[in-house]
Amino acid sequence: MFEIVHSIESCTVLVVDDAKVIRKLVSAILKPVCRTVSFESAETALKVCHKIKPDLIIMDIHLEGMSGLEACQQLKSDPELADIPLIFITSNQDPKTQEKCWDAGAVDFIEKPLVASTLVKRITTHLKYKVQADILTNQSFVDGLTELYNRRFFDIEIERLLKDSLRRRVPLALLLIDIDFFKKFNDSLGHLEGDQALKSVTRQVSLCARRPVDLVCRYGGEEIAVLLPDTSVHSAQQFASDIVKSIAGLAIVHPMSPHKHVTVSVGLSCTGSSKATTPAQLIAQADDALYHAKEAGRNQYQASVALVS
Ligand SMILES: Nc1nc2c(ncn2[C@@H]2O[C@H](COP(=O)(O)OP(=O)(O)OP(=O)(O)O)[C@@H](O)[C@H]2O)c(=O)[nH]1
Repeated sequence: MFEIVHSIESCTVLVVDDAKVIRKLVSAILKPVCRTVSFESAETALKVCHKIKPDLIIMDIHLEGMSGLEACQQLKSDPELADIPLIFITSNQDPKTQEKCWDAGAVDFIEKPLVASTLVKRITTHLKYKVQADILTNQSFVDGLTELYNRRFFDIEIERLLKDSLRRRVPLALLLIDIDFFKKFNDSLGHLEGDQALKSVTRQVSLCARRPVDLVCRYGGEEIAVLLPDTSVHSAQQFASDIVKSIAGLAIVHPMSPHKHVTVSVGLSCTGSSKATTPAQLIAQADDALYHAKEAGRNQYQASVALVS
């Protein structure tokens, strides 16, 4: 999942230069603009990038060890870091070197000797673009009604989390949650009341998904998907049971339900014992389990038969 910042002042700029004096100078000039973190080598900078996810990188082309160009190429080939804009610091006016910088994926150059006002204006401009792009990206992945991540985001994340789960040999659990008799709810109380119920249910599911790595998405109309990385079948079952109970506990009146209030059915699948190795398989297993939960009377969860057999 990604985090976004909404102002330039809260952006973090990574400064990579083997000359301490340049690192200090850039950090001092940018102090009124944003946060800076500086490193001597590209190797260290790339390592920390995964952790601190900077909003912009300023890097010298010529560095001891891994060159700036090489570091830029590595950054751009890493899907998690590729969107971070990188600006080279260079005293080299040679068109061929500049061409190499563009080819490596840089968004701009800053020439040495550094001119403070130019540095400030360039960095402010690039950070403004970055903040705006992040906001737009975030909006395109968020569902307007529930404010959950949408199906598009789910499709990307399940692919990424599944690969990670298989690579690290740790389980990934998927829950598909569906509101019971929701058509009847809308028909009896109206669509606006239905929207409010959907919002309350999604809020409750989000409250149950307490770990920062847990991902709650609006999967379809009144269906919610929850991805639980590093979660065993046993823990996922506990989680599913908690969801069922806590939604019933909201006690949202549903005149047309045999339970008399809003309930959910949950289908659960998990990598590992189920042998699911693709998103389609994991989803199909959860969907199948959800069907069984509906068939068995709703207001309950069922685990995929691929898990229990
Ligand atoms: N209010 C509201 N209703 C929605 C929304 N998205 C989907 N729905 C409704 O959810 C209902 C889903 O109906 P069905 O798929 O028949 O399922 P159900 O009535 O919940 O029955 P079961 O799933 O079998 O318990 C439809 O009437 C949709 O219009 C939404 O954003 N707001």
